Amino acid sequence: MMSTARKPHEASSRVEAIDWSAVSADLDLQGWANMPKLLSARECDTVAGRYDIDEDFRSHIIMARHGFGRGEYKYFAYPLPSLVEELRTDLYPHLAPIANRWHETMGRDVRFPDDHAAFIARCHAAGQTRPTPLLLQYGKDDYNALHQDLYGEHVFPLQVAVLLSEPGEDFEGGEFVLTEQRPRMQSRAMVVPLRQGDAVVFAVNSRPVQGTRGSYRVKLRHGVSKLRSGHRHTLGIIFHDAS
Ligand SMILES: O=C(O)CCC(=O)C(=O)O
Ligand SMILES: [Fe+2]
Repeated sequence: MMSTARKPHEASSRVEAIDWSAVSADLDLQGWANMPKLLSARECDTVAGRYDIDEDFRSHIIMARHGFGRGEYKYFAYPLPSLVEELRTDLYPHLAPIANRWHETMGRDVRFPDDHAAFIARCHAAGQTRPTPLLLQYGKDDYNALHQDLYGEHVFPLQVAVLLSEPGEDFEGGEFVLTEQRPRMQSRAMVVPLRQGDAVVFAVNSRPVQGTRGSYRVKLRHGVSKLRSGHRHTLGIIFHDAS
């Protein structure tokens, strides 16, 4: 009998091919890691092209109306597009051990299950039932103010953003930035160099830093600097759902 199961996207095998020990080391060192070429240019164009298909989304946010910056984004509705669903499901088990290690170091009691379905069941049981993967769209002069994607009590401490447009070709400016607020010290900024199809995994809220006298917590925020020209799309993958 022929299987009716959908053929997995090639992105699934690319997730398995990622050097996860390097990702883990970069996350520990700087709070973010680049996963180059997670999506092909064609996949990027296909995902970005969904922005105008209203049925795919549960809500549409004009950032300027909320003081979030300038630009817009849409949260996907369930069921998620298969590529987005697959990325969220396949990335999670590689990130859960890092999340658990960070929680242990930071003295947090919460631990994360091995598979995403179990974590989502926990979110849903707590009333966090709305999907959080999103598509963002920026034009000239648009930017995303520094923020954290927290949507309720349950927070998975890592998230992923995939740049769907090519810098220097589709847009100028519009860099992905992170700031890190260290206790009793001034904040520092980091610019993440991304090309089309690259994915950055980064800390949602806080992360542990190894100091000379034990570890301490730092708080991260992320955003996007102002576009000087062109258009930029991003796919955001957040692992907790929203209340
Ligand atoms: O457009 C970006 O690169 C940032 C997207 C973002 O804020 C997110 O994915 O949570
Ligand atoms: Fe965000």
